[in-house]
Amino acid sequence: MDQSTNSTDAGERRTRERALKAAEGLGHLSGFGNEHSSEAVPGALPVGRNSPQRAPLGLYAEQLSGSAFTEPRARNRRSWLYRIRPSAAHPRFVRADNGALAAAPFTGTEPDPNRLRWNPLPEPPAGTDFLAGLWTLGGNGDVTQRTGMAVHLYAANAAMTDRVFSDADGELLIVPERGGLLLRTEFGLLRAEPGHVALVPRGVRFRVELLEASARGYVCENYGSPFVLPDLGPIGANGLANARDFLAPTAAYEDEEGPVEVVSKYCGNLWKAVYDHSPLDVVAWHGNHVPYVYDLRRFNVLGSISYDHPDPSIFTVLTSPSDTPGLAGVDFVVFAPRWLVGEDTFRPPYFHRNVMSEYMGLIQGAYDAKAGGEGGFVPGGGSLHNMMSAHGPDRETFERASAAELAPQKIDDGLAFMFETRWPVSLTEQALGAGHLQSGYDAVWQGLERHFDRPQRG
Ligand SMILES: O=C(O)Cc1cc(O)ccc1O
Ligand SMILES: [Fe+2]
Repeated sequence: MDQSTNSTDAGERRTRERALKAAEGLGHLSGFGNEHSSEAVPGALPVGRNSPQRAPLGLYAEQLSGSAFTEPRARNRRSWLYRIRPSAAHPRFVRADNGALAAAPFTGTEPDPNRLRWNPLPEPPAGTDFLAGLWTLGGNGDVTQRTGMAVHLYAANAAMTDRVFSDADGELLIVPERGGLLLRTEFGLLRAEPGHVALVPRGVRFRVELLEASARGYVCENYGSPFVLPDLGPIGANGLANARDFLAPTAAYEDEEGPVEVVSKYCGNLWKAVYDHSPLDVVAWHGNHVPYVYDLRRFNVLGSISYDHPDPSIFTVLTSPSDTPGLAGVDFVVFAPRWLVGEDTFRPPYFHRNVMSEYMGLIQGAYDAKAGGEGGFVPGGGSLHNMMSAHGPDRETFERASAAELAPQKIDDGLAFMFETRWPVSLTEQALGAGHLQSGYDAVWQGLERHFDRPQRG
């Protein structure tokens, strides 16, 4: 190891120690979609109006709109930020290298009806931060139409230092699988460990620091309408993800001069500008267009207590509704520890073909429809079962579950999730040509023997 690597390592360690300290005992504001407010300095929030002639403490007032001004109140999203410099005070943006990040429309490969499965992303080169470590698998829709979604993975081993990211194309649902993250956002700090999800709304600036030496996970970039909690219908007033478990940050700001690279994803490309100050300089804010974290272990898993395997929509954490009721641009679904008690029931996920397209990832342990282990469905890996592709339990799972004694059974060794989307997921060339794409995934359904007992006539 040469000297420069040594000093980079030391720098990384120091940044990590600072991040760990900052991540301790963070304050939070609880609730989903709430009108929150927070001030890092008492008196920084104006009282009774958003934009007084002179905002308190010499701050600039600025509105960040996540919905059209005129959208119905229930869907309207905006926050007011009180900051040291207005966001408008910046130099010209110039194009930056997109790296392994791609955007919709995804036209690089032919839509592929095959069932596909990937191993985890390979370890990135030293010094790769969250933004540089983003790798796009595919997606659908069109960023300029604000429809559809993208599936990204990330692998990082360095903190974002002196640079900040924001995404004009959509909100980012970050699903850590390995390594905790500290998100320093315009709204304050959030800690997201494996098993949590973090959401950064469209346009919000943030920096990702690592709480461990490396980090890995998944990102759903939602170009469409922002994620909301699903309606509960006959379930009642409680259950699934409870609103109060969603945690927004309390205000925290950086009052720092010096060059900061601000990278913005805009209509599919990265653009950058070097600011002479940190844009994470929001001293107080109020509103409902805010980042948040949610601990998936808080999910109130509901299911069948009689017979049959319910459709996985029962596990929906967040949904991005479309103009057609019940038809989501994308649903985020979690398969969390739960009891299976169905009588005379094939308990794992059934064989099926689905008009919706299913990308699945694994945060921890194993998934009850698929064998784990090397070459199987492993943490950090992913599978894609696109529109109408036939899938379900692998042979091993089918044989085991068809013969199992149906005593109550706890599934407690896994945390899997699904991004389920209304449009097929088209792949990037790097996803279809990846060395970590498993060959021969089809084989898991081979050897499903015929058991049909044709009745003899006469
Ligand atoms: O494993 C899958 O394919 C996801 C899934 C899970 C389930 O419980 C029912 C249907 C479904 O698509
Ligand atoms: Fe499925």
